[in-house]
Amino acid sequence: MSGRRVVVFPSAAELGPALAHLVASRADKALLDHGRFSLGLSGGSLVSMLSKELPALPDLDCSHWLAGFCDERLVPFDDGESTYGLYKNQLFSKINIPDSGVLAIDPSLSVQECAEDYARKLKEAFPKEDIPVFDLLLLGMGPDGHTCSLFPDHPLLEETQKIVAPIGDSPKPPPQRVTMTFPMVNLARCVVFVSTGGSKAPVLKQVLEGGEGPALPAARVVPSQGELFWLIDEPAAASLTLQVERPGSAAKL
Ligand SMILES: O=C(O)[C@H](O)[C@@H](O)[C@H](O)[C@H](O)COP(=O)(O)O
Repeated sequence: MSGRRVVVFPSAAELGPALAHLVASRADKALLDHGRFSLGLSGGSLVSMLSKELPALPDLDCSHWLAGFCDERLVPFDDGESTYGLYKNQLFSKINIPDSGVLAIDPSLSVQECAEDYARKLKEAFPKEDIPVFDLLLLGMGPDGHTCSLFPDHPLLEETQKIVAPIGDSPKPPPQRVTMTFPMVNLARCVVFVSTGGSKAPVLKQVLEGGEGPALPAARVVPSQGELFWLIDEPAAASLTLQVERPGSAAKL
């Protein structure tokens, strides 16, 4: 890992534009390096933040983007719980990403088959790599410390073979999901967590500064070669004592 950066913004409203600039800068770099930008998306508040901020960037060209999902809920696309459905309506409709540039699950399959099918699609999209290396993964963290659909104390935390795994007993509904696993997440070139609001303060302290017991899932995201950012707001940072960056709203990360 090339060093974890914890960056604190006064509020989520000021964090959003900095996140969009970070996405655009990693996209520019990836397009120069290898002609494509691969982006892993997560649900939660990231959907509305990205849908507001990315289309507002001047000259954003997503024609060579590949968007996948760090995890996905096994529900039909027109169900309000579908992460793909939310991004399709709120973001993909506003940027010039081609349909072929979006790697979605097949929600008609069983959860096992769905994970296998999604893993196959990912491998096909990254034919030169044994394990797909995403340019950028955007992650959220639940108040229990989960990220992707990797929940505390769940056997999936120990998965070493599969790049995508099914989960049929998610403690957070809906219960059936598919998720990237740590072996894939930790190979990404850049991972960015976005976590805002005072309700995240206790778990952020535990994840970023350590605590009793086994490391929470979000703390186990440690890219082996890549960058790791935690973009948080002041309420979420309230309990932290570690050194953080406070770059202001015009931050270029
Ligand atoms: O699949 C889910 O149930 C959610 O997507 C969930 O994992 C979310 O990403 C986190 O709870 C962070 O949520 P916030 O971004 O709202 O903090």
